[in-house]
Amino acid sequence: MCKTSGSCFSGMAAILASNSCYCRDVQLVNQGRTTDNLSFSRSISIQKLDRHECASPKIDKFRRFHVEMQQTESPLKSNTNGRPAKFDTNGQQAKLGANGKPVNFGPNGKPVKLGSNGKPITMVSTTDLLKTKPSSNQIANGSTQIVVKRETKALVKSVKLREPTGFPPSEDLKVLPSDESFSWANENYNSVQRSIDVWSFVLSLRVRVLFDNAKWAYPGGFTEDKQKNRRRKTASWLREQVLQLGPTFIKLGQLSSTRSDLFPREFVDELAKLQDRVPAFSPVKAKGFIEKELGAPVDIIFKEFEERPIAAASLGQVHRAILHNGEKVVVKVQRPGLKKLFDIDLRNLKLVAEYFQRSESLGGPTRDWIGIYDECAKILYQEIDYVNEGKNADKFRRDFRNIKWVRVPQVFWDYTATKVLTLEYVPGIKINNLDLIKERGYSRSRISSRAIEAYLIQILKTGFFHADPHPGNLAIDSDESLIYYDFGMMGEIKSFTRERLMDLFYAIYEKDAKKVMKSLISLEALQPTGDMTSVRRSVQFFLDNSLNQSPDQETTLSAIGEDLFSIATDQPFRFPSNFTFVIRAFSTLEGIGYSLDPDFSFVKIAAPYAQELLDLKQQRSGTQLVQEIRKQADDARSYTMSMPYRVQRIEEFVKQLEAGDLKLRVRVLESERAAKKATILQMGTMYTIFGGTLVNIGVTLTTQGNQVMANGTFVAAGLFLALLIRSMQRVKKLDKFEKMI
Ligand SMILES: Nc1ncnc2c1ncn2[C@@H]1O[C@H](COP(=O)(O)OP(=O)(O)OP(=O)(O)O)[C@@H](O)[C@H]1O
Repeated sequence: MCKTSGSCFSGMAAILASNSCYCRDVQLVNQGRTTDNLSFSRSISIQKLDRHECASPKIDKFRRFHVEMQQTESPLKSNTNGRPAKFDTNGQQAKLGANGKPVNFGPNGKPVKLGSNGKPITMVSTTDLLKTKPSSNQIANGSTQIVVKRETKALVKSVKLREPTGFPPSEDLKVLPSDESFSWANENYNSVQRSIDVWSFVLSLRVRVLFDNAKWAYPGGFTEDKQKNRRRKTASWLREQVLQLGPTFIKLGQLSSTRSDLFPREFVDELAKLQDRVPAFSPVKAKGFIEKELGAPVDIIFKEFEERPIAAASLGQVHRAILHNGEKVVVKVQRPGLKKLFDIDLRNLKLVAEYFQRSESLGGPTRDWIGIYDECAKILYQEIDYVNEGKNADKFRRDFRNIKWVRVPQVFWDYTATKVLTLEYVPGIKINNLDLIKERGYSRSRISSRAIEAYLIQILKTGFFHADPHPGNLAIDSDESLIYYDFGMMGEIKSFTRERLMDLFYAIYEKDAKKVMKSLISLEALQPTGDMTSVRRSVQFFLDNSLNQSPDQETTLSAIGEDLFSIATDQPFRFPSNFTFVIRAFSTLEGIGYSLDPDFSFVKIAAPYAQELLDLKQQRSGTQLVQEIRKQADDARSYTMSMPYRVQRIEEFVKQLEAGDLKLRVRVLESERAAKKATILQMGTMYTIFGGTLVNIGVTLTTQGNQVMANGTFVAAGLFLALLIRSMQRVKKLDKFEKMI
């Protein structure tokens, strides 16, 4: 089907669009937030109980303790096969395991339990454990769970910094040294103060944007370059503010950096910089938090724990550690107090979204700000649920089990809770680290095609995709496998949505704007409004131009994405965030592809997938053909039957018109718009006159010493100024609309 590279390209661009334009059926995945159905091991539940008893993170609250060890070959298996046997501090008295089987005793009289792999598990008594750390060969064949329930001197002693020896040196951390100077780093937020901070930020931003857009606010005359400069300044101010406001806003800023359909280019570019510069929190805080979450001090849980994080992001940071069985892991620790901060911030942001929705100048009627808010809130809450992230990682790994060149770290469920996630340590070279990739002599073309291919598999085959494949989340293993990190944000495409997407893909392939619109409406990515002419024209323009060029004409996917977003401005498109995630993901991967391999061709990699889709569509068409013919025959019959009646009706209308019984009222929309504009301008002039007069009066009153009255008139003048700005914005909006049609 793809005869020319151009048609192939349009076909694949169609795949992109087709696989991203979804709304109702494509949802970010949350595989169950409640703990009821989680596959936690029993030991974790017990820890939770203990944690409940000892609500304070202080170590000296551990009044009584014994060590409880659970041995499993695989952490997931252990969760299902029952509860671990318990031992007192002397380590001698074994109880029956939950599976009813007695616990064995070794030659030294100490209890030995057989792991699911049949090998004996050496149990270590608490006393021994606290005197000396168990070595990796003491507990060698599985994961080990330790719960501490008694106060001991060993537990309250301050822990010295230890440098684990088992790790290669980590890359330099590109983060601010600490979050200490940020107000949000304090866990005891004052909700009123926080609300004031949020609203001051929102209002300041609103005023800045108003001035950036107001042509009269440019001394010496408005030019587009001047406006761009100002917007750049506002964008840089915005990034600083977002950083000051902390995790909620940093994450929202990062999400907004994918939405060039909603925000100006300068903002999007500036917010994208938030990806790698985020403050870390102190190791003391991190260790305290792990202890609170997992129920025992870090020194007991891990054989080694690296205090310096290897990465820090808006929501958490990542430390390397070694388990008692010698397994190298990474521990992702959430920022303490995030949920509380989210609750306060999102309450305020909901009000902001409602205000935006009402505001005409912010595209209220066409932009679904409340929908966008809901989506963001959902993503935020999902991202702080590490159990959900662990489940996503498991599902993603299962999807790629037959593809040897994709690696997904294992989840250590016994060391995982809602706010702490422990994963297999899978180091790699970041996919954008060109120098190191060259140095190791890896095949750059293979890496770039694997990155694209893996994503196509997610979008077109498994339907479960990584919604944030930025270079920080993709690395290369020594055998050139692709390593994925961070499964907090995943998207899902249901199978029936894929059917509709295939229709859309085919419609784009045929360059049929009407069919494209029909498919978009069925996917709820486009709202059917009264007059769809301008939308149809935009879509046709997009099909004819953006998709008509071969790749050697340097039409990149990101350019197509930009075009798509630009036609969405002022049109009733409602791109769900997943749509933009996919577009951005492909643009990012394409960028990586080009930087890795100058001969990179997205079309070449994607063509087999496009072909497969087209073949599938044709197979489907074969069986549908008979039904279609039957339907057309039915339609033809009903038309033939009703035709004489219709002709008769038309004749009646014409007769009524001739007789003057029927009047036709013609609405000329252009003149209606012109009249509306004239009225707004007239009002604007009035506001200027009133405002100016009031300022004059105010000045006179001031000179006469009547300051109170003068202030009153200045306030009233300010009101007229605001009305004037509003009128100008409405005129601008009408102008823009005029240009679109
Ligand atoms: N299993 C792992 N093995 C080795 N390194 C890892 C592993 N998981 C994460 N990392 C490192 O930690 C970094 C941050 O991890 P991750 O992306 O999961 O954290 P995050 O808090 O969700 O960050 P962000 O939201 O910025 O993507 C990764 O870029 C990677 O360098």
